[in-house]
Amino acid sequence: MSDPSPWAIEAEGLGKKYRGGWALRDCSFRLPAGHICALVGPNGAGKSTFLGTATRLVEPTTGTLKLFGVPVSDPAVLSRVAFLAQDKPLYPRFTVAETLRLGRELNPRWDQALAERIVRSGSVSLDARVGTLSGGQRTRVAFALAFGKRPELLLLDEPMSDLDPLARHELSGLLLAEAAEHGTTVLMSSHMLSELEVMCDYLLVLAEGRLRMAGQTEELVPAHLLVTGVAEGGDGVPEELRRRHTVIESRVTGRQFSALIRPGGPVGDGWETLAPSMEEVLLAYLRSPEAPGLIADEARVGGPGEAAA
Ligand SMILES: Nc1ncnc2c1ncn2[C@@H]1O[C@H](COP(=O)(O)OP(=O)(O)OP(=O)(O)O)[C@@H](O)[C@H]1O
Repeated sequence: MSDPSPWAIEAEGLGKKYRGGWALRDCSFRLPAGHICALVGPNGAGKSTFLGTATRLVEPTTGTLKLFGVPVSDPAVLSRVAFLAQDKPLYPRFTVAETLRLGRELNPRWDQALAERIVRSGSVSLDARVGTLSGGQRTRVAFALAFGKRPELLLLDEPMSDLDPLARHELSGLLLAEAAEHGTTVLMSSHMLSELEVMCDYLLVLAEGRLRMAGQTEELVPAHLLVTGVAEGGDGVPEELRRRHTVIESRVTGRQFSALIRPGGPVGDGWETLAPSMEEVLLAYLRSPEAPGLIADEARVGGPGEAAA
C-alpha cells in the first residue's frame, strides 16, 4: 500500500500514567520513514511503554500517535508493523515450522524463504519444539517471524540481548541489509550503545519518561564537543564556558577539567577540543537528566528547537 506520509511515526503530547506515576510524558517527535532509529534511555525511562503505545499493547493517557499518517488505533496499521517484544512470546509447544506457518497464515505479505533462511542460518531445526530451544535460538525464531512479515515499520525491544556475539553480528547485518533493500523503518531499543552507533542513523533518547533528544545522528552528535583544560579550583564549571555554551556534563580530575558541551560559538583559547563519539554524547545525556534536551528541527512537531528539560 502506498502512503503519502513521509513520517513513519508521529507522536504528539503522548503520555502514559500508571498508578505509580508517569511512565511517559508529553512526548512529541516525528521519525521520518526509512531510518534505523535507536531508542535509548536508562532502565525505567519509558522505552517499552512507548513501544507498547505503538503496538496498541498500552493505551496512552494523553496525546496521539500516528504510524505512516494513520492513527495507531486504526486496525489498518497492524499489517504494516512488526514488533519483537523483550520477552519474545512464542508458543513453546509449536515446532519452529508450525510457528512459521502461523506467521504465513496471519500475514498477507509473508516471506517464507526469508523466514526459513534466518532460522536455518542459526542451525535451528524446523522440527524442533520452540520450548526446547535456547534463549538465543528462540530470539532467532522471533526475528524470523518479525522479518517474514515484511513490515514497513519494525519495532524491536532490546532484540539482541540474549544472542551470542556471532549471532548478534549476523542478525544486525541482516537487519541492515533487509531494511536497506525494502526501505523498512526500524525503531530499536537497546542499551548496547557501541552497537547502536554502528547501526543507527537516527536517535531518540528518553529519560524519566521525557524525550531528551531526537534527530539524525549526523546532526545531533556533531552539535557537541568534548573540551578539556586546566581546572580553576573547585568542582564548578568555569564561568567562560557556562556563559557561552550549553554544558551537558562536566568533571574535574586532579588539575584537569573536562566537559561535554553544545558550543554556542567558538571555544576560547586554552581549551582543547575533540569531536565526541555517539556513545560519549549518549552517556553524557544519560548521566545528566537535568541537562537541556535537544530536538532537531526535522524531528520536531511544532514548537521551538530545544526540548524542555
Ligand atoms: N504495567 C505497568 N504498571 C505500572 N507501572 C509500569 C508498568 N509498565 C511500566 N511501568 C513503569 O513505567 C516506567 C517505565 O517503564 P518501561 O518498562 O517503559 O521502561 P524501559 O525504559 O523500557 O526500561 P528497561 O530499560 O528497564 O526495559 C517504570 O517506572 C515502570 O516501573
